[in-house]
Amino acid sequence: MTTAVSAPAERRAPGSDATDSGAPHGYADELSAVLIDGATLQAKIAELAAAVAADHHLDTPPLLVCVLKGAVMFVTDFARALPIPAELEFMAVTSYGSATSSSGVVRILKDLDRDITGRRVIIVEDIIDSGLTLSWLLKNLATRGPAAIDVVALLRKPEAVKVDIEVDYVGFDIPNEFVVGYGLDYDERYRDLPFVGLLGEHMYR
Ligand SMILES: O=P(O)(O)OC[C@H]1O[C@H](OP(=O)(O)OP(=O)(O)O)[C@H](O)[C@@H]1O
Ligand SMILES: Nc1nc2[nH]cnc2c(=O)[nH]1
Repeated sequence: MTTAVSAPAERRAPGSDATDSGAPHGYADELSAVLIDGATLQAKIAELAAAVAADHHLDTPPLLVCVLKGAVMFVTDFARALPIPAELEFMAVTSYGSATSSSGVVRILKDLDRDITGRRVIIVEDIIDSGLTLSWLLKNLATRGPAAIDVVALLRKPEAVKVDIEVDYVGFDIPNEFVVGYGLDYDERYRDLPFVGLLGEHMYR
């Protein structure tokens, strides 16, 4: 089943509303806008979790494969919102040569700690941009003999729609702009923001 995908609501100036400041972040001067505030993220995650649970009536819990580092915030909130038991695994891959552009080559930085033969796997991704990482990951995990692989992604950009990959559950379709926060970084910063935002032009090096 595919859940309804939302476009983000109108963007706001950072710090202009209590819902994006769930934690003091001190980055306000560095951001140009809040794209998706914390409350909207959490509401969507609850919706995604309910949709996934409705499709997974299993004796064996599904295995959530979190794609580090970006998906770490998402997987922890998603797993806690999921009304069925699930197990967690972590994999780290990278395709980003510079801070904002893909090198086109995907590398495993940390592999899964266990065999996934016969398991129902759910890949948990923070963002699908070029689609390169996910398409590589789907092929890689498929060679390991899982019973099924589903994908849940919080954010998706327009380029990804053109790539021939099936994404079962998507949170938000967002514009083709570089976003930070809620796990997503620029040069390892901003992952700790409780919302998804845009960086001010003056911050790019
Ligand atoms: O669709 P794509 O263009 O392939 O981009 C998506 C990937 O890029 C980001 O990871 P990144 O390689 O930046 O590593 P990180 O999660 O550790 O920041 C993100 O977490 C996705 O995994
Ligand atoms: N931080 C961040 N990482 C990405 N990886 C692929 N697209 C993006 C993006 O828009 N922001």
